[in-house]
Amino acid sequence: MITMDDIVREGNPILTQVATKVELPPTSEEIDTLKEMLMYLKNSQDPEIAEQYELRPGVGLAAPQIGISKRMIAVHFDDLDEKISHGLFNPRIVSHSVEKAYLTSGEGCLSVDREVPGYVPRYARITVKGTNIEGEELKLRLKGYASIVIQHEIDHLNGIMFYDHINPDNPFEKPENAIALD
Ligand SMILES: OCN(O)CCCc1ccccc1
Ligand code: NI
Repeated sequence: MITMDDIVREGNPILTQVATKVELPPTSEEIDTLKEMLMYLKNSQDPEIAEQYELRPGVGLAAPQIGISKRMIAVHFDDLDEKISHGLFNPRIVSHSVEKAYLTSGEGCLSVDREVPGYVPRYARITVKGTNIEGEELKLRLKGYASIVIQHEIDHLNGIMFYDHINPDNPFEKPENAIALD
């Protein structure tokens, strides 16, 4: 199982590299890895398991964060009234709103062992295409928190960290044309 020992921390160059596309169909090893990434998220959200294995809770994980520079992400969380749980190969944003959105609480990252305060402006709504664990091509139309999380994960595949989006001069400046998400 994946634990915090497997999570690569900032300073490791893999986190600032562009990850490689996964050749389709994915190998059984790539499928197992994606399943393990999803399992990490579920384990990290289970208070007993998280405490037992000292897991930091996470709602998303990108393969570079476990030292694998491949375009694979997992997301798992409850958003409003729906459960979001996906393992995706080669996720890509195919369209997005002009309007932006940001979490008023800012963002964090399993690969960043420090608080980095500030608003992280992202697209408010995105359409994402990718291939799931079963090998099916899927298209997701996302808004709100789900849209934010997926963008955070896809950024990892392009070597971008959440704090790269924070305004260095005024981290809490209200991004223009943006929705504040509490
Ligand atoms: O890359 C995933 N990860 O570092 C875990 C935190 C994910 C995350 C946290 C806040 C807002 C969006 C996404
Ligand atoms: Ni992250």
